[in-house]
Amino acid sequence: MVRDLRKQSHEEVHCAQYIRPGAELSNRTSNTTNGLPDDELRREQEFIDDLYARVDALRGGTEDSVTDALAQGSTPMQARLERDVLVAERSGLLAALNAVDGSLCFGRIDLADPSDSPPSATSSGATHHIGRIGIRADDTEHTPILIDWRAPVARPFYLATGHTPMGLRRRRHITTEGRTVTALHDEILDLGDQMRTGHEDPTGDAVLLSALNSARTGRMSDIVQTIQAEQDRIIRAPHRGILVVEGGPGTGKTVVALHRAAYLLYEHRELLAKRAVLIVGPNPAFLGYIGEVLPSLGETGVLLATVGELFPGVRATASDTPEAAAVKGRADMADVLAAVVRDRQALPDPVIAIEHDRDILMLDAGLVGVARDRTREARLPHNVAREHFEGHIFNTLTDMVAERIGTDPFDGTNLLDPSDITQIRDDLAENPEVWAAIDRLWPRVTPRRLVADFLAEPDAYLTVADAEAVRRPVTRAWTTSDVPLLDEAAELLGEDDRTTRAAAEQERDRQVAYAQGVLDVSYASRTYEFEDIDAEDAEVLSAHDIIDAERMAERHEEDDHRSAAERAAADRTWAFGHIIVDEAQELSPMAWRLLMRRSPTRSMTLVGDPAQTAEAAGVGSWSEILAPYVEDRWEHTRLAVNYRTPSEIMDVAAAVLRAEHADFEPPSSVRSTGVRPWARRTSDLAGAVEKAVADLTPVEGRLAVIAPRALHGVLAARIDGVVAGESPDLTLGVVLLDPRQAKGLEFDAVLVVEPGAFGTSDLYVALTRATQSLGIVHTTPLPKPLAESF
Ligand SMILES: Nc1ncnc2c1ncn2[C@@H]1O[C@H](COP(=O)(O)OP(=O)(O)OP(=O)(O)O)[C@@H](O)[C@H]1O
Repeated sequence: MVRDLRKQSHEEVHCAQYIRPGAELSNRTSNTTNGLPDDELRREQEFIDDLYARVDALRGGTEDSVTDALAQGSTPMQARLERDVLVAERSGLLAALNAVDGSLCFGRIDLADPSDSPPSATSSGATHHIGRIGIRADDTEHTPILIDWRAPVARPFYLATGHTPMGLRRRRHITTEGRTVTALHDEILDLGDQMRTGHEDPTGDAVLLSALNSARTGRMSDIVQTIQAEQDRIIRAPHRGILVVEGGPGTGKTVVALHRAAYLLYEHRELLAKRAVLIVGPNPAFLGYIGEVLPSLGETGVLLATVGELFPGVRATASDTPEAAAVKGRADMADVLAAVVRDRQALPDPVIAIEHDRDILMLDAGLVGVARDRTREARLPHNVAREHFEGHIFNTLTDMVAERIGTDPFDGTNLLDPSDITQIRDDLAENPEVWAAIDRLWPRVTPRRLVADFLAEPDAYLTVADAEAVRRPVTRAWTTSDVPLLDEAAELLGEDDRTTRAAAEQERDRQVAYAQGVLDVSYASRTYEFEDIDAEDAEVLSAHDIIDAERMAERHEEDDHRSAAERAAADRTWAFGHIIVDEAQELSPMAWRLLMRRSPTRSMTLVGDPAQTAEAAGVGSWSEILAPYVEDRWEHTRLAVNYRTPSEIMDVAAAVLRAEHADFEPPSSVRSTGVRPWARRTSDLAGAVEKAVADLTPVEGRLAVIAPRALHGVLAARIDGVVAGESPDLTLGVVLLDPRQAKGLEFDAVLVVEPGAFGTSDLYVALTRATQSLGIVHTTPLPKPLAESF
C-alpha cells in the first residue's frame, strides 16, 4: 500500500508558524544583555570550554592508541587482526572529531521540571546539550555530556512547539565561532514559565533566517542546527523500503537526504558500516558541492558517485547527444543486449572442419545447435555457460572419434573401455583446433567488447533512426549512458571465473598451510608449566585449541583494510545497505536497473522534482520507475517550503511553469527580500553581461552566470575572473554554467543569459538557483510568461 504523506506534510507546514515569509533577519552577536555582563553566555562558554577539553583529551588518547597499535609492527596474526580493528575504529573516531571541530555543540534543551518547584534557567540535570556527535564524560558511568543530534533524546529540539512542547520548557540555539560562543537564541516553549534569560527570540526563526541569508561558499553546509519538523520526519523515517521525497526547488530535498544518510548510519551503524551507503548525484560538480555535508556531521564512510562512476574501471568522459542518451536509457535496451549476446552463440556456416589425429572431424550446424540448445537450457550467463558448452562439444567430438576408431567391424559394437574414452577426450583437449572452434562458436566476451561492438554496428537491433542516434566507432571513451549498458552486459555475460577460482584455491591452500605452521609453532612453544598440568585440569587454552587452520586462514582473508565504501566502489556486484538518489527524476530506466541491482533489499531514498526533469531519458512518474521492482510498495512524501529562493524570484519562476501547467503549485518561499528580479534587453550581449556581472556580484558570496553552452566562449572572454568548463570550481566568485550544470546548486546572485534559448524545465532550474538576487540579460525576446513578469 502506498502511504501518501502529502496531507500530513501540509499540516506540518501550517504548524511551523515560526516560518514567516518576509520575516526580518535577526543576527545578534552580543555578549551582554542590557549592558550587563551576560551570565548565560559565560556559562555556555564554560560548558563549551569543558567540552573541548574533553574532546582534546579524547583526540590525544585516540591518536596515541593508533600510533601505538601501528608501531607494534609484525605480530602474530590474531594480534594483527585486533590491531587493525582498533586502528579502523579509532581512525573513524578521529576523523569524526576532526571533522566537527569548531562547531561541535549548537543547541540545548531545558526539560520542564517534573517537580512543583519553580524552574530555574540552569537547573542541572534538566538540560541536554545537543551536538554533531555524542561525547561522554571520563567518569565511571561515562555520562553523556553532549547528545548526538540523531539520538531520540535530541528529537524535541527539532519538533517541540509552544503547542506541543514535548516536555521542554526552553530550546536554545547556541552560535559559535570556532570555540567561542557568540550568540544565544532562546525559545520559550512552556508558556507558564516566567524565567527569562535576556536571549529570547520571540519569533523563533532568527537562527534559520540567519542561515538562509548567509553568503554562499560554493559548498553546501549542513542544517543540523535548524532542521524543520517536516524535514525531521523524513530524516528519521524507517530505513526499510523505498521512500520518495518530492518537492520544488530549494525545499531542502538534497540536504534532507544527506542528513538522512547520517541518521541511518547512526541508527543502523552495524549494518550500514558493513554494507555502506551509496549517494547518487547527477554530476561530479554536484557531488563536490554536497561533499562536505556528511563529514561535517562526523560521517565519512559513504560512497558518493554519479551513475557514470558505478562500473568499476570505467570513467565516463565522453558525452552523448540527448537522442543517443534517450535510446540508450530505454528499458527495451535490456532485451536488445540479450539479443546481442545470443548472437554471439554462433552456428557453423555450414561446417567447421577440425583436423585431429590425421582425421577430419566435422562440426555441423545440427550438432552444434544441439550443444547450444542444451547449454542455453541451463539459463546461465553467457561466459559462465561456456563451460557447459565446452562439455557438450567435447562429448560430441569424443563420440565421433570413439565411433570411428572403436567400432567392431563385425558386429558394430564399440570395443573401447572407459579409460580409452577418457584418453580420447584428453587428446581432444590438447588440440588447439578444437579450442579455436569453441572460441568461434561460443566466444568469451567482455562487457566492454560487447557494448562497443554493438554501438559500432547497431543496425540489426534498432530502427534506422535509433541506430543512427547511437552509432559511434569503437572507442575507449565511455559516456554516462553507456554505464548502465555495460552493467546490463556484465549481468548477461557473467564472469567465467574458473582461472580466478583456481588461483584463489591455490592461495587458500597456501594460507591454510601457513596458518597450520603458525599453529604448530604456537603449540610447540607452550611453556613447560602447561605441559606439566594434567590435560584434564588445564584451564589455559592455546590458540591450537580454539581455532583451526581453516578458520584462521578465513580470518586472514577477512583482513581487508579498505572501508566498506572503498570496497563497494571497486565491486560491481556490491549490495549497498541503503541507496540515496538525488535528482532521481533524471535517471533512465536502464540506470534504474543498475541501481536496483545494487539494492537487493530495496532500502532506498529517492529525492527529486519531476518539474525539473531535463534529460530526455528521464522517467515521467514515480510509479513508472518503481512498479517493475516493488509494484506499489513505496512511500511518498512532499516538502512544500522553499528555503532558498525569495518569494520575489519564485513568483517569476512559477509563472514559467504555470504557462504550461495551469494547476502548478510552487513551493512557498520562507523569505522575501524586497528585491525584485530584473530583465534587460540589449544589442550588445557581452557588454551587457559584463555590466550586469559587476552590478550583481555580491560583496561576499557567489554569482552564477547561467547561459547557453554556445555562448560560454564569448562570455568567458568578457567576464573578469570567471571560470567555466565541465566541472568548474564552485568556490570561486563568479561561475559560468549552463542550466544542466546548475542543477541542484545555489548561489547568492544569478544572472540568466538568453533565457529564450532554454526549454521550460531548464529555464525553471536556472531561475530558481539564487538566494538573494536575479537578473536577466537577453537579445532575443523573452519567453511570454517571463516577459509578462517584468
Ligand atoms: N532547515 C533548514 N535550515 C537551514 N537551511 C535549510 C534548511 N532546509 C533547507 N535549507 C537550505 O535551503 C537550500 C536548498 O536546499 P536543497 O539544495 O537541499 O534544496 P533542493 O530541494 O534539493 O533544491 P533543488 O531541487 O533546487 O536542487 C540549501 O541552502 C539548504 O541548506
